[in-house]
Amino acid sequence: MKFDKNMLALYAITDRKCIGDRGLEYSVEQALSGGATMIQLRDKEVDFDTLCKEADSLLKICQKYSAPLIINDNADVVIKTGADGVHLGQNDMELAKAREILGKDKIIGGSARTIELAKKAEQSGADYIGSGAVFGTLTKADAKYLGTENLKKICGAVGIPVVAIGGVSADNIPQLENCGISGVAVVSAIFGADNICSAAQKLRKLADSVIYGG
Ligand SMILES: Cc1ncc(COP(=O)(O)OP(=O)(O)O)c(N)n1
Ligand SMILES: Cc1ncsc1CCOP(=O)(O)O
Repeated sequence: MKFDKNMLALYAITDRKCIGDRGLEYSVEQALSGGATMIQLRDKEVDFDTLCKEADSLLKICQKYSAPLIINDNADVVIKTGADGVHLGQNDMELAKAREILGKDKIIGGSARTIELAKKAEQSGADYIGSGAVFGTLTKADAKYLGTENLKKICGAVGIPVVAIGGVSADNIPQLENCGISGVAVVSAIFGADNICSAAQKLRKLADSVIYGG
């Protein structure tokens, strides 16, 4: 799937604990029907084969909504399943290596919480950057607080789109106005919500207003 920065508007990232017994497929379909524009499969508790099975079934659902499916951490799952791309952090495969093995048509995202790392990700061939934890988070134990001022500096330093991640909720999305983001990446405010669909709907409206104005 050809990357377009509008795909980043509401980037929903799965989480086994948040979803609980509601089911991965059901929860992702709820997020998409509420307006999530991109899905990341982030499941650190399963082996390669299980991750591929999860990716296979999510791909079918994402295709129904024309939304890309990105795999967290693992470019081999992208190759095996035909998922749309991979998201890589500082402890994962090098972005340049991922670009080399996945080719130009797959979507590659990189995490960066400094201007230097963001520029490096851009030079290495990333399509977008995820920057955070902009508001702090309980979802990722080792995530460090970033703040909106640092986020704004990162957005201004690179030519590729940046999504804000970390503690993003309906209450604080308006604080991202004027940061220059192209989207918000959200775990618990979507998949931890009682009603995933209506949570996504509300977040999408707020995100669109920050990104596109209105
Ligand atoms: C969109 C987006 N941005 C940042 C991250 C964090 O990735 P990483 O630093 O590799 O940490 P883990 O997600 O692997 O714990 C992300 N997943 N998505
Ligand atoms: C994966 C990740 N990377 C930085 S913060 C974070 C977790 C974001 O989760 P939440 O939206 O629940 O704060």
